[in-house]
Amino acid sequence: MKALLTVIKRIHRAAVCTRRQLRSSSCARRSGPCPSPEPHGALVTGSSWELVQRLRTQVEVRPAFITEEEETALLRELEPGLRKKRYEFDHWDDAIHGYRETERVTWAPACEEILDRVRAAAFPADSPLLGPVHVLDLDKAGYIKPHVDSVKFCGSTIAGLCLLSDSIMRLVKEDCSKEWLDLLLPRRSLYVLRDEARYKFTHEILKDEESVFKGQKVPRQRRVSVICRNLPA
Ligand SMILES: O=C(O)CCC(=O)C(=O)O
Ligand SMILES: [Fe+2]
Ligand SMILES: [Mn+2]
Repeated sequence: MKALLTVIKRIHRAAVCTRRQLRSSSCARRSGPCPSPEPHGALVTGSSWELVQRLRTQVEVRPAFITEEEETALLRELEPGLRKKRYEFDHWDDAIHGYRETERVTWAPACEEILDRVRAAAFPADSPLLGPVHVLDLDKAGYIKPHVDSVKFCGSTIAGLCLLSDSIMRLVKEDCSKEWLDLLLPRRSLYVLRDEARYKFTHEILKDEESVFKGQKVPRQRRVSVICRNLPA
């Protein structure tokens, strides 16, 4: 368990380095949203139609990927362990603010079945996966700052189930911040980030005050994500 938590800490540490690089970036400022309708559903928007189009196989949001009953089953399994931990707010250099986290290797059969569906939807059949599933519990006031997951410890694909709250995930091109996508992640959705979207763009979860999608406020509640990753090639 200790070794696994260390991996997560390393994922987060990589994130902080990326933020420092971002701050010194000389690229132009963020531009307004693209005026054209989104080609892959109402849940993704971005700085240009071309960018949304180019990343359409690398950024997926599947609403209602799990049922209310499945969400309840996952939370029933996770809540007792999470409740023993305290939300962390005061580490100024963390990539994540207002969170507690854990990971889990073995799950009750009902949950394992859900995770198998996630794996089948997100990863190629022959892709070796990171054994432990990462569980991140964000307080209502919590948020995730822009970062890129560690390339040393995680592979090309990140797949996350979103429980308890809608949220906005923002992707920003690491070397050019005017290129961005916003993803509306509804409660009980699955998102998948692959390849360029995973390696060349930072991802973040917006805080409640900034949680707006196409001009509409998306209130942030406490949010629990269940994240599967593959191993580096
Ligand atoms: O909560 C999520 O969906 C993403 C978490 C994340 O970016 C991370 O742990 O690296
Ligand atoms: Fe991440
Ligand atoms: Mn910390």
